[in-house]
Amino acid sequence: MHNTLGVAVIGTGRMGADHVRRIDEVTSGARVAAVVDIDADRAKRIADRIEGCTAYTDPAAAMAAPAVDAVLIASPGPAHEAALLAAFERDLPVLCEKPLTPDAASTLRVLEAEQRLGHRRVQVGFMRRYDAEYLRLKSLLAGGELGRPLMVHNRHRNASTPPGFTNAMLINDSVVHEMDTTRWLLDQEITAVTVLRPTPSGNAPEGLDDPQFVIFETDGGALVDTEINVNCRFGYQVQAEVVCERGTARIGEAHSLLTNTEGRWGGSIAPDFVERFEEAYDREVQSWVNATRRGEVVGPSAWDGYAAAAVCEAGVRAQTEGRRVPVEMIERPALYR
Ligand SMILES: NC(=O)c1ccc[n+]([C@@H]2O[C@H](COP(=O)([O-])OP(=O)(O)OC[C@H]3O[C@@H](n4cnc5c(N)ncnc54)[C@H](O)[C@@H]3O)[C@@H](O)[C@H]2O)c1
Ligand SMILES: O[C@H]1[C@H](O)[C@@H](O)[C@H](O)[C@@H](O)[C@H]1O
Repeated sequence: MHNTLGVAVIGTGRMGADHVRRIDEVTSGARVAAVVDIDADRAKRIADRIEGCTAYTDPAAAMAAPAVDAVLIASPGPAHEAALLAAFERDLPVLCEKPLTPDAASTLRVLEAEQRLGHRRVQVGFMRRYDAEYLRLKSLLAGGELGRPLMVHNRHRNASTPPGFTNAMLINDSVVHEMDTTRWLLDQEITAVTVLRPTPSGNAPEGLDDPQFVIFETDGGALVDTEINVNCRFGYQVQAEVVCERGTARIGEAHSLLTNTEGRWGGSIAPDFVERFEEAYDREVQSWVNATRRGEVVGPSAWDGYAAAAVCEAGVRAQTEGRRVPVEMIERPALYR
């Protein structure tokens, strides 16, 4: 491993390009040694802006380069499994954007491959665990002052969806965040999922039932609801209220700027996740780089990726079959205990 960690960023779309900028300009102890995209021009345009960075179209070729010590996967979910298995072949540390893979069977294959290595290599990009507000909520709940959590009300709103966004992606790409925050905040597993749908909004693209209302039951007896509303038009909002025995705690309404003007009062709403979670992504990547340089793996594990995928599978079935679906999960393997 080089003194400055050489990172290969796979996928240079919206998220990958932002991570390239972050590693190049914000993160300490790392540099972008390679970028990979099936769109060769796109990869080259990005590589040309960074000294000592080489563009590739094949993830395995980039991973074989001597300059590469670690891999950040930001290609679309269906491409994650092949990139993860290629990284394991070279025993390289990986930060993989969520979802780890888009279905439980492929996530299980990744989990098995990591176990064959005999040590953890993967951190999953559940960046809300690095958001200052979520961290304060987590520490309040862990302190026990509010008593046992009974319910969580989540609101997850996006201004609009990219072309081709499907009902399954609403669960696998969007609600997967609430699956992870539920498991992490409550320290409980999700045992069943129900999905209810109002008449779709006029903003919903053809074929997408948007918004939807997703309910989780947990093994600790809590109920968790999520309004997933991804074409709300007005901006990007992620809010959570935890209702406990002795009080409630709510995050996601902080405004950086509050104005009083012409009979109106108000703040601003972030346009997208890149802005809303900028500091969380910065902390997530820095934490990954620091741990990797120490030879450690921290943060959400492949097991967390698998647990979320198992809940996603139940969620997609609940959505299509219109009924409550129990979550089926394997026993947690020793590597992740
Ligand atoms: N944590 C978050 O808040 C967050 C936000 C957005 C996206 N994401 C995740 O990041 C990943 C990328 O999402 P995005 O919005 O940037 O997508 P995107 O479509 O904007 O970009 C994907 C890029 O990957 C490239 N690509 C496709 N297949 C590839 C392959 N096999 N190898 C290399 N490159 C390939 C595409 O050409 C494209 O440039 C997804 O897993 C998504 O769920 C996470
Ligand atoms: O891939 C994105 C991303 O994960 C965002 O954080 C989420 O708000 C979107 O709904 C999802 O489509």
